[in-house]
Amino acid sequence: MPTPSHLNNPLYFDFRAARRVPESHAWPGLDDHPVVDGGAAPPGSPDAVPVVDLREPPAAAAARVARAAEQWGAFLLTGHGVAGELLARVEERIACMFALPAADKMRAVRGPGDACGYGSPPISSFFSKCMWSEGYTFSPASLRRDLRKLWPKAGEDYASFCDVMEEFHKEMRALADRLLELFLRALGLTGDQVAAVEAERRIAETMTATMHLNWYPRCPDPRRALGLIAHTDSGFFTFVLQSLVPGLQLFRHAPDRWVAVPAVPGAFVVNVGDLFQILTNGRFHSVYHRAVVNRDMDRISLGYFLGPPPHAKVAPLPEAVPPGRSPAYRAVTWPEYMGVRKKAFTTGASALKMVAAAAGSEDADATATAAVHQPQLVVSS
Ligand SMILES: C=C1C[C@]23C[C@H]1CC[C@H]2[C@@]12CCC[C@@](C)(C(=O)O1)[C@H]2[C@@H]3C(=O)O
Ligand SMILES: O=C(O)CCC(=O)C(=O)O
Repeated sequence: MPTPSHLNNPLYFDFRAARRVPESHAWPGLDDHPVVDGGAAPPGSPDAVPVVDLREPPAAAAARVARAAEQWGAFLLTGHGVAGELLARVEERIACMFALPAADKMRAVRGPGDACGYGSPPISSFFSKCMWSEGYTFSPASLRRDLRKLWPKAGEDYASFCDVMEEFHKEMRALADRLLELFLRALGLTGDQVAAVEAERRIAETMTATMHLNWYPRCPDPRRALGLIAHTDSGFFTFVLQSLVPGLQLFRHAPDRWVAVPAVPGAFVVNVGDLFQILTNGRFHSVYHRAVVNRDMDRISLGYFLGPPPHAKVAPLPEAVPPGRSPAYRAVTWPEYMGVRKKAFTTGASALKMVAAAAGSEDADATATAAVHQPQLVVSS
């Protein structure tokens, strides 16, 4: 059931004053699956989160990307060239933004149906429990205008937030292009093909970025509370920055478990999103992930989401479809897919199965619903 919109109001709950986790924020079933420490696992072992180092030669890096995107739908990205000093400034500015008085943050609250704004992320509307976090989503393209909602008088904090985020966006957008090229090479395209193929070039040129900042206050009873509900990202791919305090967990099958991603200073976690699963005809799969909270420390994270522009239809790339086979998914725009996801959330179905090429008939919709078990959004490639 969608939650009443007042629960999206961050003023509704004062995390700082909370001495216990109230029922409104207590999630059942958080320990359904064991949690293993991905940082303690020896490299290459089943619980070790794959690492891609961009300083490696492109062919070697592409091979690592292919393995990680096929097997995990996620990896740690190192050697990317974004300076640690810039990341430290980004984190400092985010902390400063979340420290604004509640009344200031309320002015920027996300309206119903809005992608951008302050408060719980859009996914929270599908759950009756509240998450132990506050978030702020904005489009780097309209940063200076959007941020005036938080800082109406502009001023120094506004200026440094915007300056730092603009600098970060510039670096990240360029990094996104590099990574897209690597993903395409990982699919088997050569460097020349990537440069020559019109569809691929258009994807790179039109990809849009959205930033979502998370603040997870320290929590008196972290076993009952959840920072961010388990989900897959809907777009192409996401860079997550969690360089100080860990909390991100990736779901893995056989055996079912959550793998805690270590906080590696300076590294990004890259998540494959649902539309990238569609684009790659299911060869790369989106990753089901969540964020947990802890007793002693506030945690900040940042998601830099890449996806297609709203009008673009996303369909499997011909190069990703095996010869003689038809595409596994039908073409969808991002907004259309969000509509399907909404329906999937409210009916307990899998959105990806609902856009599978065989779907579309009432029978196929029924199969999509019946075939899904917890966690709902994982579709193996
Ligand atoms: C560009 C995006 C991607 C969004 C929607 C929009 C802005 C905020 C992003 C998130 C961030 C938190 C998880 C998620 C599931 C959510 O609820 O909001 C993400 C969602 C998606 O990946 O679909
Ligand atoms: O906080 C994290 O590590 C995860 C963030 C995330 O998944 C998101 O913003 O979509």
